[in-house]
Order: sequence, then C-alpha cells, then structure tokens
Amino acid sequence: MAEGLTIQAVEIRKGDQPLIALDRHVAPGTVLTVMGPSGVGKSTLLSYLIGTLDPAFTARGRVILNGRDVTGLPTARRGMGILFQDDLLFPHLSVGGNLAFGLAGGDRAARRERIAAALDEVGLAGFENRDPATVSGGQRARVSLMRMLLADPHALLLDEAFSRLDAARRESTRAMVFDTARARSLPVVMVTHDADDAAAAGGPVIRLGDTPR
Ligand SMILES: Nc1ncnc2c1ncn2[C@@H]1O[C@H](COP(=O)(O)OP(=O)(O)OP(=O)(O)O)[C@@H](O)[C@H]1O
Repeated sequence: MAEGLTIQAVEIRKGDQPLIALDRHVAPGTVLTVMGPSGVGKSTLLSYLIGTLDPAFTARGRVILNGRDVTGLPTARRGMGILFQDDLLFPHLSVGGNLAFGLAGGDRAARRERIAAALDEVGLAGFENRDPATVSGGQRARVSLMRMLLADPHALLLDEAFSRLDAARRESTRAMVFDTARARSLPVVMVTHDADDAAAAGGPVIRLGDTPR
C-alpha cells in the first residue's frame, strides 16, 4: 500500500449543492497546498480529512493514511495533527502544561524530558513554567507546533496556520514545519491564501473553485 495520504474520490456536498470533488495522493514529506476564494470549502476539506465534518455537509470517498483506511475512525484515532491560525493554547495552563497535552504515556520524568527537548528544539528552552499570555505570537505558534508534533502524528493539516505571524516569524515557522514534515516523512495538506506559503512548500498547488461547483 502507498505511504502518504490518499484523498480518494472525495465529494463533499452542502445540502444538495456540490462543494468539493477531489482525488489526490500526498506523498510522505511533501505538501499539497490548497488555495481558492473564501467560502469555497478549504476548511471543510480539512475537517473532513480529520473527522470533524459538520453535519451540515455530506461526504463520499475515502481517506487513506499510510495504507490504512481511516475514513470511519474518530478524530483521535486517525493519527493526524492540525494547526489553525489561532493557536488555541489553553490559557489556564503553563507552556509546559500545554505541551503535556500532546503526550500520551510515559512516566513523569520521561514526559518532562520530552517537553524540555521539544522546547529546546524550537528555541524556547526553559519556557516550561511560562504563562502563554506572556509569550509572543511567534513563540505561541511554535508551542502549538510542538504540541501537535509531540502526539507523533502521521500527517499534518495546516489551516492558515501562519497567517497571524509577521513576515520573519512566518518564514521561520513554516520552514520549521516543512523541515519537520520532510524529516519525519509526513504528508502535509496546507490551506492558505498566501502565494509565498505555497512557494515555500514547493509541492503541488490545487485551487478549489476553479471548476464550477
Ligand atoms: N457548519 C456549517 N454549516 C453550514 N455551512 C457551513 C458551515 N461551515 C461552513 N459552511 C459554509 O460552507 C462553505 C465552505 O466553508 P469553508 O469554511 O470550508 O470555506 P473556506 O474556503 O475555508 O473559506 P475561508 O477562506 O473564508 O476560510 C461556505 O459557504 C461556508 O459558509
């Protein structure tokens, strides 16, 4: 079976209106960029892939991750990580407490070590006890990224994940995401309005809405 993420003959409808039709394979370590005008269904596609499609929509097709059909599985068992533009860190937990949410298993000391290593990896060594409200937007984005990666996802979904960052942070954060995806051979589906994001990703780009819906 093919490694990577296969979006197989997927059709999503809103009521009786066709919204999305897509048939693509995303190879390990590569990024499929999804663009298109507002309201065309980009976020809806990601919600379908990760298993949180709103009941206002109906869908056909299969989602296959590393040869495993995950279409009928609940979100938590699909093995996918998602990042949104709002980083959604829990405000009542420390940075370390937020990262602990990504971790399944391991004893206390091992978890603490993994969190410290994760923070170090994104240039935030020693930030464990910081309140998320006291760190910058770019730093929060990196904490969100590490929280997602600590769960060891097999695919990454990015929904305008870099759009709140200033230009410098945007470039470094997305480089970090793409480098990680390559290093871990993770397929990535990235929704963006930004042509620079698409260029940096270097993979194929599809534009939803180019064909009549
Ligand atoms: N829960 C819902 N119930 C009904 N319609 C919805 C729901 N969520 C989104 N829609 C509609 O479905 C269509 C697709 O929405 P979606 O958010 O996927 O678009 P998008 O391409 O991601 O837009 P944007 O670029 O503005 O984020 C839009 O017409 C939207 O209004």
